[in-house]
Amino acid sequence: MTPPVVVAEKISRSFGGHLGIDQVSLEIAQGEVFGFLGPNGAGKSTTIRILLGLYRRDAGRVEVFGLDPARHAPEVHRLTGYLPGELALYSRLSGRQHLQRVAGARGQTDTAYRDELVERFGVELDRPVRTLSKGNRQKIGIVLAFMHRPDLLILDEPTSGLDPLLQGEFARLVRETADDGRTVFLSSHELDEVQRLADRVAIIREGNIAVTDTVQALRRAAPRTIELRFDRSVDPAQFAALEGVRVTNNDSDQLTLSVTGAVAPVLALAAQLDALDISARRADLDELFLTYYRDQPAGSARHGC
Ligand SMILES: Nc1ncnc2c1ncn2[C@@H]1O[C@H](COP(=O)(O)OP(=O)(O)OP(=O)(O)O)[C@@H](O)[C@H]1O
Repeated sequence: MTPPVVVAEKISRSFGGHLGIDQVSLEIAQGEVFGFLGPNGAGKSTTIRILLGLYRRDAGRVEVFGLDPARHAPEVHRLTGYLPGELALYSRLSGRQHLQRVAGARGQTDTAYRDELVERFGVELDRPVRTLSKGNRQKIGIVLAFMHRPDLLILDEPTSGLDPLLQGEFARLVRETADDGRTVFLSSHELDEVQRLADRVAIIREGNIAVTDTVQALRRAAPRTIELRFDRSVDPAQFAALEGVRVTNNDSDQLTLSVTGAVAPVLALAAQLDALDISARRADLDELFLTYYRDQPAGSARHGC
């Protein structure tokens, strides 16, 4: 079996007594599109920077292509295309100058793929980047990350600022990259993007990995929304007392429930209470994602370490 491209084992990092990430573990296989999802400040960029050897870690083990990035950053960078969350470009240089400089530094002479990407994303090459919109700068970042056909792409919020058409183009590019046997690590707080693109997903919150699974399995485990209507108002506590049931809306004779796990007890109670109408929505990942957000403990476990 091919060894994993990325291994992180219990990596932690704090910033002046404030815990940034805490025992994060990840394993990403070759050719996989791996989604890394989490709210603002959850620890996505910190994890990425540690994987690239740009931040030191306080604890844990990291291997990227079998190398520890803390000691072999240049080798790791040669095999990796990185699109940072906050793209730093030289404001006075044009897109073309950026592409030329980076290609030169990498010793890249084949420009055919670069030109194809420029064409596909409609990159504005000749104006100083300070005059470009956020989306137009982001396109330059995408080309910089992909143009040398790296074996690993690490993309932090890659489609931020891109219009829907280009988001579609980006999705095709990611799929092609994975079909080519190369690996994509995609960090985002856009659930839709991750849902569409990733094979597996890890959700990080408050510096901890809350769950790692395939998108399919997460979808299966996602809560269903069930709406019930009665001819009178009913006590929502009866439903809330059932295992895996949360009452999300209680509007006199109508109840909306979020149900994880068995639906039979809900149906039995609804029948017992002579429900007039029932509708159920397909489980979707949005709801699951929100569950992870909502279930964050009050206060924060990450402070004070
Ligand atoms: N250089 C730093 N100095 C101090 N604290 C930092 C630094 N980098 C990250 N942190 C802290 O670590 C935590 C994780 O931040 P990180 O940037 O990794 O989150 P993120 O998931 O990438 O967020 P976003 O989606 O907003 O980019 C936050 O509490 C942040 O304030």
